[in-house]
Amino acid sequence: MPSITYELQKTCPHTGARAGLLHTPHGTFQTPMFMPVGTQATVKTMTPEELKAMGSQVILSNTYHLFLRPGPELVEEAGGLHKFMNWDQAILTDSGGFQVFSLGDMRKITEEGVTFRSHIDGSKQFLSPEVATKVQEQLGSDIAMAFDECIPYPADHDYAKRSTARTTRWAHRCQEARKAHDRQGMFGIVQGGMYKDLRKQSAEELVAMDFEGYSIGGLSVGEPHDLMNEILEYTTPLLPTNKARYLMGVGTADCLVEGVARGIDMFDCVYPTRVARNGMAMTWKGRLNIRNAQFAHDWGPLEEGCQCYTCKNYSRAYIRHLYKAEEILALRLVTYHNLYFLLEFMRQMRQAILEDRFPRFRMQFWDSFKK
Ligand SMILES: CNc1nc2c(CCNC[C@]34C[C@H]5C[C@H](C[C@H](C5)C3)C4)c3nc(N)[nH]c(=O)c3cc2[nH]1
Ligand SMILES: [Zn+2]
Repeated sequence: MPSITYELQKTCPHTGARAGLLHTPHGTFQTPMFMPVGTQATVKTMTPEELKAMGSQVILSNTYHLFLRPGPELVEEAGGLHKFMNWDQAILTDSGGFQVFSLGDMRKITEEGVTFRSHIDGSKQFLSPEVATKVQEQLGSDIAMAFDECIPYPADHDYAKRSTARTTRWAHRCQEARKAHDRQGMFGIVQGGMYKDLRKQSAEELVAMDFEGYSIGGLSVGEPHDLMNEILEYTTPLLPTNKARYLMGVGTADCLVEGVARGIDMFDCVYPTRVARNGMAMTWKGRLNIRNAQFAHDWGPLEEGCQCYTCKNYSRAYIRHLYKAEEILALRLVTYHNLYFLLEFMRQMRQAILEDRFPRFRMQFWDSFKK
């Protein structure tokens, strides 16, 4: 019995949108879902209690960062990531490739794996399918990612073909490296750049390896949203309907609603937590920067009607003051609101799908959303 299973509950008759349940060793969670990101074993400025209070179900952590600091051995000594960071629901770890590839010329890719210099102390490091698989086992995450190369955008067909073929060979090595698994599932990551023939080949070869779920990688890497949606539209139907689909690095409300419409179940993005740190609040009408002088005497909440802790207790004027005074509470209050906003957005999409009114939800969203 695989440790990660997906239970489809409802598919929208007009779009690819679907609602379901993700069963994991740390509980069952509702999809579509947004996963807050905790790069270094913490979702920046949030406690696990606050994350649970806002409805977080699965959070993300990362092989690359934890591999370099504090090292997988220390996390293993703590009894794994769940104990280390006091999170008793599900954890998904990325395999580290994405960060290493964004190190630019500080890394060298070979068939064996990737050698790179640590961004912390410049030391020489090595990641491979076998190392990334072992580290994720040591971290004890519920859902691990296969070790892949996220193809940059743009990339020519020849590079995308060669890189995708290597990612497929790496995926096979990850499956080989996984010992008899009872506590951790692994997702294969579909690559192929912006080329449909390569996306098809990547999806088919990974599906044949029977992973517990499938990520769509190599998107949200600077390509136009229309192109991302076109590749999604083509790729998602190639994946099995009885397994979860995870669109990596997607994030903002407009991309989430279009990803859900094309059958994606899981999303992650640093955006809500990262932009909060410079005062950007996410609202149904788009974004607002609370440091803006126009909010100096604004005694209303970040967003009218928002039921989050921040909006129920603090005014825009007060939060703007905290930012101007460089008070740490500012970061916490806007982070809380942004995460709550996205989690609530996913809850509302799930409800719309279950009640057969997702197309109307999607249209209403686009009517009120200003770029
Ligand atoms: C933004 N667009 C985008 N992201 C992407 C990611 C990372 C997903 N987030 C995990 C991550 C990445 C960083 C930042 C935080 C914490 C930790 C390190 C794990 C989220 C990706 N990860 C892998 N393995 N492969 C991809 O193709 C890929 C494509 C992406 N396109
Ligand atoms: Zn709020």
